[in-house]
Amino acid sequence: MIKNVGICDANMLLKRELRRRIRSSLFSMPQDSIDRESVSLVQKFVTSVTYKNASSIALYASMPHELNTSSLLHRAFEDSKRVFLPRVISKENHDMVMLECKSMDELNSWVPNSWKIREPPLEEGRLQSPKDVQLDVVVVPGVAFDSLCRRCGQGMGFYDKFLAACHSSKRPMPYTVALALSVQMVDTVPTDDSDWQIDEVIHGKSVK
Ligand SMILES: Nc1nc2c(c(=O)[nH]1)N(C=O)[C@@H](CNc1ccc(C(=O)N[C@@H](CCC(=O)O)C(=O)O)cc1)CN2
Ligand SMILES: Nc1ncnc2c1ncn2[C@@H]1O[C@H](COP(=O)(O)OP(=O)(O)OP(=O)(O)O)[C@@H](O)[C@H]1O
Repeated sequence: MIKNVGICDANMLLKRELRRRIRSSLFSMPQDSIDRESVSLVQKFVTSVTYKNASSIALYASMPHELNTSSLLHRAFEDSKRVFLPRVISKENHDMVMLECKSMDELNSWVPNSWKIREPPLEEGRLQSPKDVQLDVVVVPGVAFDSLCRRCGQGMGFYDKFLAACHSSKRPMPYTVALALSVQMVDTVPTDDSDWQIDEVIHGKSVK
């Protein structure tokens, strides 16, 4: 018991340090380099069978110093995919839901939150996943990734809890994929039991 607590604490510290290091690299990357690399990773993803076969897909509206998802969002609407975006419900409880977004215009009409992320409003009639709709694919954001598909997120457990909820719902698990800028790829991401391993990381060196 005492030993496990020690391992958890050590992991937390390692993750915190990893986040600090990778965030600092991301913050020093010029926006046009982020944009260029993002477009090429998005291109790789949208030509995959995973994307082509998906009808409902969870994406995220990127914040500054993060892989730019704008070209992916445009493309998904063009391809008539059903797009879902995250909304944080409670920071304390690590609660986040995925809500449907119908168009780029709708997305752009939402005022960015304190993290500069545009989130769908929680309102009657707006479909939620996994409650109302089954997701085929979840594109998972994150700070750092490794080649064994381990992920270090922003540190609030939102995606880990969301994926755990998808797992407990009776529906089949969505395929989980991350797009990683080269500075986000590290040798080893320290993980523990609550971390969800993703199915695929698409990065500059991915062979597809
Ligand atoms: N674009 C995008 N949307 C997303 C996520 C994401 O990673 N990217 N999330 C994925 O979970 C959720 C939001 N989670 C976030 C959690 C923390 C921070 C953040 O910037 N936190 C600190 C850093 C403080 C620190 O730990 O030192 C900050 O407020 O500055 C941003 C988003 C839902 N939506
Ligand atoms: N399934 C879960 N249910 C409740 N809390 C969870 C769950 N998974 C993780 N957490 C909690 O969330 C906090 C942050 O976890 P962690 O450092 O793994 O976040 P992260 O994966 O980097 O963040 P995120 O998923 O938001 O991008 C921890 O306190 C952890 O216990």
